[in-house]
Amino acid sequence: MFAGDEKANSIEALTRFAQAIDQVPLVAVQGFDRDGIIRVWNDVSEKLYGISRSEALGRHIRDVLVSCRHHPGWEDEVARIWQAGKPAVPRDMQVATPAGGHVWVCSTMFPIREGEQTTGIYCIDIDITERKQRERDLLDKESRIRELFTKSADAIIMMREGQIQEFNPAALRLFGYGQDTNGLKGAVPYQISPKYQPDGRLSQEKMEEMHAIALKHGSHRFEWQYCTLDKRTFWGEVTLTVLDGSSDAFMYAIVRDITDRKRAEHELRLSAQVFEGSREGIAILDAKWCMMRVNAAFTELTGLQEQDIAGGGRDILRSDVHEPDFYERIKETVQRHGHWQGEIWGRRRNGESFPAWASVSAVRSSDQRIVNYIVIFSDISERKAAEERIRHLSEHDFLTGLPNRVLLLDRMHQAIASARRNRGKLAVLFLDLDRFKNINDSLGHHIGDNLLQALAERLKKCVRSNDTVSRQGGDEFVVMLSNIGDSGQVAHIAGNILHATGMPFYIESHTLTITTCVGISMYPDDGNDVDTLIKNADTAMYHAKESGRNNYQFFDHDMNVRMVERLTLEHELRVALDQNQLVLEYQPELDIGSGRIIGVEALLRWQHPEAGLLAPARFLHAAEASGLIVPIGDWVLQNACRQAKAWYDEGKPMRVGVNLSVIQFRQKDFLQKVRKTLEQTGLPPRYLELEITESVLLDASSSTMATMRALRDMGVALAVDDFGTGYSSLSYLKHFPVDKLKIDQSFVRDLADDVNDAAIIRAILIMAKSLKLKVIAEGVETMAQLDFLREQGCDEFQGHYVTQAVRPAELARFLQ
Ligand SMILES: Nc1nc2c(ncn2[C@@H]2O[C@H](COP(=O)(O)O[C@H]3[C@@H](O)[C@H](n4cnc5c(=O)[nH]c(N)nc54)O[C@@H]3COP(=O)(O)O)[C@@H](O)[C@H]2O)c(=O)[nH]1
Repeated sequence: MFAGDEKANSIEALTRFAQAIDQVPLVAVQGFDRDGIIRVWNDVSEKLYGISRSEALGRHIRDVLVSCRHHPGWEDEVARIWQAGKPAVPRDMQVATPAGGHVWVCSTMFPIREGEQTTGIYCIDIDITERKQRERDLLDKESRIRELFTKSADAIIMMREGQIQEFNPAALRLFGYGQDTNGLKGAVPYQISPKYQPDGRLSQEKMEEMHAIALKHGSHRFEWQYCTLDKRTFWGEVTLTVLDGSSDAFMYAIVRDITDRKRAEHELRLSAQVFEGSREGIAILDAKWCMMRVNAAFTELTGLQEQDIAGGGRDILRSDVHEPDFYERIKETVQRHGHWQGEIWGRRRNGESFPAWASVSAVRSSDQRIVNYIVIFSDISERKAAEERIRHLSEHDFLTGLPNRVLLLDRMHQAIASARRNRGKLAVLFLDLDRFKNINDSLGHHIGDNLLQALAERLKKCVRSNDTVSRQGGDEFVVMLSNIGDSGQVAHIAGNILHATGMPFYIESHTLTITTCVGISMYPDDGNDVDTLIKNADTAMYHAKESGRNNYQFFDHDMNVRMVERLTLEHELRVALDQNQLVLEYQPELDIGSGRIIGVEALLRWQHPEAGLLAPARFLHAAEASGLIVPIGDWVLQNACRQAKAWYDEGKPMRVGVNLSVIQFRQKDFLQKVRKTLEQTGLPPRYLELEITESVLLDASSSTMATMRALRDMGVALAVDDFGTGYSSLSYLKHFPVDKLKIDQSFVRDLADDVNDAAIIRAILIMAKSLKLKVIAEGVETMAQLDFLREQGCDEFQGHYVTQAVRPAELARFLQ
């Protein structure tokens, strides 16, 4: 009974509840009793499960529901409700709809209690399909966002109150933390930045400003320099976005590494600066060689503006200096090798051509196509002009402007090559002015220079335009006559040259006359090459000098032999000086009245190892021509003085006469040498007599005169040697501080036969007496000669009549 009541109550309760909630839309309600028989099945359940109420009521809940919904453990749950009288935990589950689909329901089972009794169980299913869908969508979205976060190549950093909370793997990588997943946690952005940003601002201060801007506008993008864990700086582009606008701001930053971009930008800026700031003209051309852009220097150098080159201007810089195929060859080279550089003539806007140093480069795309050409050039007009000036200077004589030796040799090479091809001839004329040094010494170098310049002009007029007149230096000129006929033609030109040279020159207030000697060699007869031709012309010139002044000589092979002999002699003389092969002999000079030896003349000999004892006539000429006379003369002076001092010390004091060549006398330091020699040897100056020739007097300049006076002041005597053979007049002598005249032996030798010689000797003696000069006669060989000289009042004599020159040891015999 009780059970029946209970059941009835339960059913009644369920029914009441069912009626109440039947009105509830979207909530499916089912109720079943302790036997599991369905007692409540509302409208929504009908729709949800596709089972009408009449079909459901009275059937077992398991049979109806289990088939259309998945609810594992349902029976256990139901049993627990019956047992505990407590609702089950709500569950989401899928229900198969009659239409074959699925819906999601949140299903709750709870007991119907009557007092302490559970009288039934209600199932309430709320359709949550939409919510589930939303949840799933959300989940999908979230996982996508998570994936995005994780896989993003950009660093993503989440911050709260400016402190890093979360970050993705890209952030760890970017900041150099690798796999350390806690790496950035808790850091603040300025701690992962250098102390100062490149603009000089403190990173902390500037980052706060960035945050403030982001807070104000919701988001802010800026560039920032960060530094990695290992203190390497890099550039980031930061997008800072505010998620929560409160002061407790939640922000996230997306940091993209833009170091490469910044570098590229920097390089681009640099390139732009280089392009615009370059002093070299730069033009960028397209693949068809049409100009696209030019820089300021280009405009400055060429006068061409952007608008002039717009739309092409391929030929705009081409000058007429080059053949058209010159440019084609450049293009070909650039296309093949990517680059060309060299000298080129360009054209300015005004049509003027200018030399440029240019480089042309091809710019290729990644697929190796040529997309541009870059032309860089600099105007080298000034450099070319300077080079030309230097070249001209290096090839021309600065004084006369004539080609110098370098250019002459070059032209001779060409002329010989041409003559060889055409079986032609050429002539080389070697000119050396006679006594030019005298002009320099007596009138000064600037007069000498002017004379050389005037002479150069005259020489140019003597030859054709394709001939070359060159100055080798000093007073030497070489003329090359190219493509010349026979030697007659050459002789004619040489004659013209001598004539032109011999005409007076009017330099400042001076009227100057000079002569020259010309040596001539011809190709191919006298040589096949430049060196031989010049050498042989020089040899011929030397021969011309020897044959007297103002003439020309053609080279012949005997000359060469003589030249070789001379050179050999020169060489041997050097050896003689080095190896002490020189010796001095002394010829006594006697007082004609008493017959007493009052002095000696030192005479040079060469003890040649093969040829024996050589007289000065054999080698003096070569010594003078080579300049060796200077060291040889020094040697003679030294040894003669030393010997005289020895005699002086032995109590037999004797004046020693030393012969001087003109060259010696003209040395700038000659006076000092004499003084020094006297000091070194200790010979009192009055025991030294220097014998000069008339040529010294003839060429006497103010400096020669000064030297003579200084010598006399020193106490050294001066004698004029070989007197009578030169052209000095006796009256001329009074101007010179000389002490003695030495009558040349040629007058003495023929005294007996030649009345003229006797007359000359008489005249010399009379004039010398009036000038208070002593006179010594040389070359006295006979008693008759001596008697004559004594009768005429000659003071002294020397000669074989007494003795020839002897060595000091032998001289002692005469002294006794
Ligand atoms: N610059 C220098 N010149 C020098 C030097 N030594 C000599 N000389 C010059 O050489 C010329 C020739 O000299 P040398 O062969 O020595 O002849 C001298 C005498 O030996 C010769 N002489 C002397 N007496 C007679 C004689 O009776 N008969 C004769 N046939 N010859 C004789 O005369 C020469 C001396 O001449 P000079 O000098 O004119 O007095 C000679 O001209 C020297 O100048 C030197 O060191 N430096």
